[in-house]
Amino acid sequence: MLPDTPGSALLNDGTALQLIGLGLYKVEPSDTERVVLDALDVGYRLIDGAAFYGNEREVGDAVRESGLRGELRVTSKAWGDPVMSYDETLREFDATERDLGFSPDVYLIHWPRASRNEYVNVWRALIRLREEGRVRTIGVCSFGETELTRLIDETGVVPALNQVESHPWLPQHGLREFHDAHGILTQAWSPLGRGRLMDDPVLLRIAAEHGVSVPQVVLRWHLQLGGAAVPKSTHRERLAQNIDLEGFALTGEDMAAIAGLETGRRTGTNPADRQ
Ligand SMILES: NC(=O)C1=CN([C@@H]2O[C@H](COP(=O)(O)OP(=O)(O)OC[C@H]3O[C@@H](n4cnc5c(N)ncnc54)[C@H](OP(=O)(O)O)[C@@H]3O)[C@@H](O)[C@H]2O)C=CC1
Ligand SMILES: O=C(O)C(=O)[C@@H](O)[C@H](O)C(=O)CO
Repeated sequence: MLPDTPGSALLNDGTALQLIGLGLYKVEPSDTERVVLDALDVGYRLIDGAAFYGNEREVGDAVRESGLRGELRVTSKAWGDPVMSYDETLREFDATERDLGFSPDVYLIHWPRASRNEYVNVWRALIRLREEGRVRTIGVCSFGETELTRLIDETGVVPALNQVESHPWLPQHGLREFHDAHGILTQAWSPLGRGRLMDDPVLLRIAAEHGVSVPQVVLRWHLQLGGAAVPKSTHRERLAQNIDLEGFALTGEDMAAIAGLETGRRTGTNPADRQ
């Protein structure tokens, strides 16, 4: 994937990453190979996995079967529970490598678990993995400005991306500004609000006006905010729809109407509650 590939972002480590990737949380192991192969077939080149999802062996099988290993990026994440430490992170990475059958391209800290005060040590383990050439891109999930600032100040290494819950109820404008100022890509998790936004009348109206679906409107909104997203679907036609975002553009009025949907409502765990 070249840096100027349409539909990709150039990260602060010089690599390109597809803006829309395939989310794999809650995809059953028995469905995973089919879903990944369908996603690759319709054009996905970024697979968002994690050891916690329990389907990394099947991700590895699908990637090998596809013959596309060199053309795609696979993300994994260090879970950090029950033990969160420098050494344990290296062990978690080894386990993921064994399960996938290859090294992930992108490795993230799954949760900051700030009360344990270990995330800077975990970040140092990710830096080591990158320095050893075992992973290309390192980043974090659900980090706030305080935690990001500590990583940067104490290690001098800026995460390439922060994967955070974001959708029209929770646009994360403040954090996005911080990311933009520091060259960090905002990659949304649960970008469709776990499917709970589908009946919103504003989104339905905008979708009808453009002749697209509500998920397409929401994903296009993520892109027009300058971010990326990893929507999950197990249905081939929805996978295809969720990556088909170039045929229309939201107007300033559409963006303003979607801004009006912000309530702060979360559909996943608040990072403050995941320790
Ligand atoms: N870093 C972290 O801590 C976290 C990371 N994530 C990542 O983010 C990914 C996405 O988040 P997730 O929580 O799965 O939720 P999403 O916001 O991606 O929503 C997924 C839901 O939307 C439905 N859906 C998807 N596309 C369509 C469509 N075109 N039309 C109708 N329904 C649709 C899916 O149903 P169906 O499958 O039946 O199509 C599913 O019910 C995860 O899979 C994971 O990779 C998620 C949570 C936390
Ligand atoms: O947010 C939740 O409540 C979840 O169950 C998920 O976010 C899960 O914890 C996770 O980390 C998925 O990546």
